[in-house]
Amino acid sequence: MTTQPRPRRRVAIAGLGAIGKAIARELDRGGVDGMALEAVASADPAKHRGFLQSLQTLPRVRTLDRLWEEADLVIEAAPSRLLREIVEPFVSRGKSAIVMSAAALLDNPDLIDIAKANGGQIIVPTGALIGLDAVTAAAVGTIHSVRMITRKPVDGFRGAPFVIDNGIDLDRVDAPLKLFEGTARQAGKGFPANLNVAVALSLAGIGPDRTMVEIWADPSVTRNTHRIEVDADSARFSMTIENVPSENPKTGMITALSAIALLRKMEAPLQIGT
Ligand SMILES: NC(=O)C1=CN([C@@H]2O[C@H](COP(=O)(O)OP(=O)(O)OC[C@H]3O[C@@H](n4cnc5c(N)ncnc54)[C@H](O)[C@@H]3O)[C@@H](O)[C@H]2O)C=CC1
Ligand SMILES: O=C([O-])CC(=O)C(=O)O
Repeated sequence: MTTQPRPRRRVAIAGLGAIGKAIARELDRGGVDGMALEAVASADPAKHRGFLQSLQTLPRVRTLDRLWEEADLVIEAAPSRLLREIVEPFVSRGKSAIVMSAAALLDNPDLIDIAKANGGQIIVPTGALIGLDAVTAAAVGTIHSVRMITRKPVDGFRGAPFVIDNGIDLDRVDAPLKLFEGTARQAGKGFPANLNVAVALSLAGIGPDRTMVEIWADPSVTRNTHRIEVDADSARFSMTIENVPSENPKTGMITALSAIALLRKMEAPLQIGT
């Protein structure tokens, strides 16, 4: 019997931060069968020269608007304000985009329409969260409520718009402090670099206006901790994940691993999980 290798999928990465570099390393070492890293975009290519030269195969360095020329699939791993610039050129040409800055999708909902009209695809990995398989399954039936409680070390919230707008002095937080309670949509706006997980959860389940979120700055935790509580007609479940922060204290280490696992699944002859 002869085996039929599928054409290799060409991958681009937009943003070489905590997530982008981890995925680049894995693709470069051949960790995803059937995919190759062709191109990257970085805010400061000179800063990343050492990193890029440490790879076995040097990818092309392109600006965000030229990445689509080099790849079939882009991994968006950049600041959320760049979502549109990264995703639109791909999905408008029938290509795919893996989106890490999920919260920014709420400000750019028409990207989904553009993908639909052109045969493109936007894929949001489970990322730093847990249980999106069960939530999407429960959503086939009726979900009554979804709640998420996030606790992070205080430093994880530095620079968050909600913290700045409300004049919260994080240096004075010496006991667990509830920073916020509201919907996933509000959480995504107030904490765009912290609560992508809440928006991903809401998109998997009952939407950003019915998914409720609590956010705590907690000096007693060292891990980014997310608990979800779901009540549906098919099941009731709660799950907690305690993430080791990556080189970016706002971002759990497992986030990049989730994207790598997704890439492997896209190419796998056996796929496990919803
Ligand atoms: N979905 C999820 O579960 C999670 C999502 N995230 C989100 O994923 C995104 C990436 O996260 P990290 O890697 O931790 O962030 P990071 O801050 O470590 O990396 C972002 C990178 O983008 C680069 N960048 C800035 N402007 C650029 C431009 N014009 N062109 C190319 N690159 C540019 C920055 O220089 C930086 O290296 C963020 O939006 C973050 O909030 C983070 C954690 C979990
Ligand atoms: O890594 C985490 O704990 C979650 C995170 O930053 C996000 O959802 O943006």
